[in-house]
Amino acid sequence: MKITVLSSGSWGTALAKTLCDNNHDVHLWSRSQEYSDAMEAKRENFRYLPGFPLPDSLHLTADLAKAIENTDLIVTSTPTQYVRHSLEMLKEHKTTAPICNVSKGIEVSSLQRISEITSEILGESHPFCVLVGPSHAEELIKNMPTAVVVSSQFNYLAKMVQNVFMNQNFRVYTSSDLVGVELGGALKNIFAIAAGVIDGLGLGDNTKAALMTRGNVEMARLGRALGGFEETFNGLSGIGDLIVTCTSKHSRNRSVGEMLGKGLSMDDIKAKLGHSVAEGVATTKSAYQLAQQYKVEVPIIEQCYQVLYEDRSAAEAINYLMTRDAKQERN
Ligand SMILES: NC(=O)C1=CN([C@@H]2O[C@H](COP(=O)(O)OP(=O)(O)OC[C@H]3O[C@@H](n4cnc5c(N)ncnc54)[C@H](O)[C@@H]3O)[C@@H](O)[C@H]2O)C=CC1
Ligand SMILES: O=C(CO)COP(=O)(O)O
Repeated sequence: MKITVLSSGSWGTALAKTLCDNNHDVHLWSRSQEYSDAMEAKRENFRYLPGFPLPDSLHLTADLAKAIENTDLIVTSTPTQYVRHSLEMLKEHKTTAPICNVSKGIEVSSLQRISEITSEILGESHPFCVLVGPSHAEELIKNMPTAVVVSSQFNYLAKMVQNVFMNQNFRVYTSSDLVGVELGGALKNIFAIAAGVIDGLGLGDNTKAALMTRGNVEMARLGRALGGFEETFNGLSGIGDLIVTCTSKHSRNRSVGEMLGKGLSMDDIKAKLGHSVAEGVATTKSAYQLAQQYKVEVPIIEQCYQVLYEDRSAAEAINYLMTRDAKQERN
């Protein structure tokens, strides 16, 4: 199959390599001709995934028309806040190829999930699926065994994408809960930032386990209110991705939190991140607003919002969470 991957960030690159391993004809598109040429010269994505040679068969391009001409599948890995722009470009090119989104987030300006943005731009009948789960690019590129989940309203597409990506190192499950799968991948980034704050403050394993467990309750509660199934949050895109992101040295979201915990300002943190994306910062704002709109109790998300956007100190936020009224664990 011809497969086009939009955006040569670290995740698009790692997935493109997996697709090359599976003998597909893979085209990795960059928005910058200059960067695409520089990668071609080195055969390495030296900015986003340094140290790994790109497969010989991988085509690098900044020409969108060529990249998507007669393609069978478009994988979108554009950061969430820019994905609308990518989809608009695809609409201009009148693309009919199915979209497989692998980005994780909720758009701040519309509070929409990426499936909703895609329906709005390309139409409800445009084939769309989401592929997410606990998966760091730095590990997949080294063939470390990884499991993810694909979900779609189009059953044939979920099965096709499962088949296209699966190999001995990359196991793909299907799920019928598109809303839950998308939200699991998006919401876990908020708690990954909080987990990093715990690391930055020098707090311990007890604190992080409490955060992850109660964070999972909040994801499921908000996810259910928005139309997802509670069980999905105990799967790969919920608890699975929460575990990997809250505990990994690779996670950008966790490291944003760690820097916050150590006292750096958001401006300094953004400068350190450079071109890399930590989706949880924007998704915290979207999730906070959705929770208010749907009247869902999400105290950890609220505190993350206040720390990120209202200058509340992390210590105050933790103290507030620990001294709330006594509760029953499940209600
Ligand atoms: N890196 C990883 O291990 C994983 C990342 N993801 C998700 O994949 C998505 C992409 O993340 P990464 O590949 O990690 O990104 P990255 O941090 O490696 O690279 C940033 C990407 O964003 C693009 N970008 C920056 N500003 C832009 C703009 N104004 N317009 C369009 N594109 C812009 C850059 O060109 C680059 O391709 C995110 O939603 C992330 O949550 C999902 C699973 C794993
Ligand atoms: O989603 C990811 C792992 O599943 C990547 O997490 P970060 O964006 O925090 O690096």
